[in-house]
Amino acid sequence: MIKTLVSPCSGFGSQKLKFDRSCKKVKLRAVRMELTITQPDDWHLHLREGDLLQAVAPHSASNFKRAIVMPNLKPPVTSTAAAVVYRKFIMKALPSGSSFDPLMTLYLTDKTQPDEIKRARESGVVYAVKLYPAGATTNSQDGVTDLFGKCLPVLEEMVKQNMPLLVHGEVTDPSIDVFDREKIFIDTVLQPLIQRLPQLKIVMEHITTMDAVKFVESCKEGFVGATVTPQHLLLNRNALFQGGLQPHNYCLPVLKREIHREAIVKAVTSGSKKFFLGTDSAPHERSRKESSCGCAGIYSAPVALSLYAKVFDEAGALDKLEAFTSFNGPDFYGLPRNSSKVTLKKSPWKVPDVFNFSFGEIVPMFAGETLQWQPLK
Ligand SMILES: NC(=O)N[C@@H](CC(=O)O)C(=O)O
Ligand SMILES: [Zn+2]
Ligand SMILES: [Zn+2]
Repeated sequence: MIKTLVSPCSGFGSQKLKFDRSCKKVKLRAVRMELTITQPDDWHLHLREGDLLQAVAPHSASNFKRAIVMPNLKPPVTSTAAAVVYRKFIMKALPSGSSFDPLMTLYLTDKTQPDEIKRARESGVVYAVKLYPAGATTNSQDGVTDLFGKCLPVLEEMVKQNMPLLVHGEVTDPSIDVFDREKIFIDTVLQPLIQRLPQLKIVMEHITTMDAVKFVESCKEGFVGATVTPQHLLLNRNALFQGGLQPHNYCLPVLKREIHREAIVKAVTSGSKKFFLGTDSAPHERSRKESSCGCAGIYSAPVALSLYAKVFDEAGALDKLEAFTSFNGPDFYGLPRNSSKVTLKKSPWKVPDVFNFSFGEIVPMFAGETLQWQPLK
């Protein structure tokens, strides 16, 4: 008779050892069945507003302790006063007893004034400022048209206030191939920016290319970091066309070639402190995704932890997962690491095909597929 015992294993989690009747160890299974880690934060999240906010907030709150909340609402969150109001709506949308802490951001425009950055810092609820090049992505039409021409005084104030700049890193010139827009943004905006303001803290959001990996790796630790989504770790651009057009795999920056995906996996599993979890969970109603002009954004909040665990497990790097999900982000932002823990269990579960709400449906990433890891509730 083989019994399965669970014994603690060095550093994290547990693993199962098998014993025969005489209690001799017969097999050491390398498979880790449970993994307990410091509770993760999500350093790039879209919580939306209204019905959509009510629908999705519980998913993030049940998996993450904190999240950097994106300001690309309609109209965008351009002032500290608006961020304070938005935060109250988020708090109301949380399940009772939730200790989820939304960290607010401001949407940078050509008109943002340095005083707004001071107010943001004094508020204690705004943690970063988001740069959307005008026209680059969902609700970015009020974004920046000329960073160096219009925003330098604000950026200088951000250095003074130690306020990070979060960047959607794509150029918007329609003549530039959509797959090259991140690389060209690095060359034409980010490189000059770090030359000009080397003390500015920058997060390159949702990186998608080996060029972004190389750029972030070349920068000074603590000044430039990057968030990484589950989709850019698990999918390449073939996923957009597998058996037909796949709108639920469409996000911006768009998925890239396999060599880029591999470079990003290598970066996050290397143990580098510069890369951290940011789901970019970006819900859109099903009818707006499955449309003749579908919205960009993948809804990953309910599956994100399972997907990140899958990536690290498949790379043989589960020992590096916790730093990516729970240490590198707060360390970069200068915030304390969480004291709470979560346990992930390796046991197959099926991702729902769809989430139904009174106003419509939202299709999650990996809908209907079976995943191995799941957070224990
Ligand atoms: N990532 C996306 O494809 N979409 C995001 C915007 C963004 O993060 O660029 C959204 O708000 O829907
Ligand atoms: Zn973006
Ligand atoms: Zn986003």
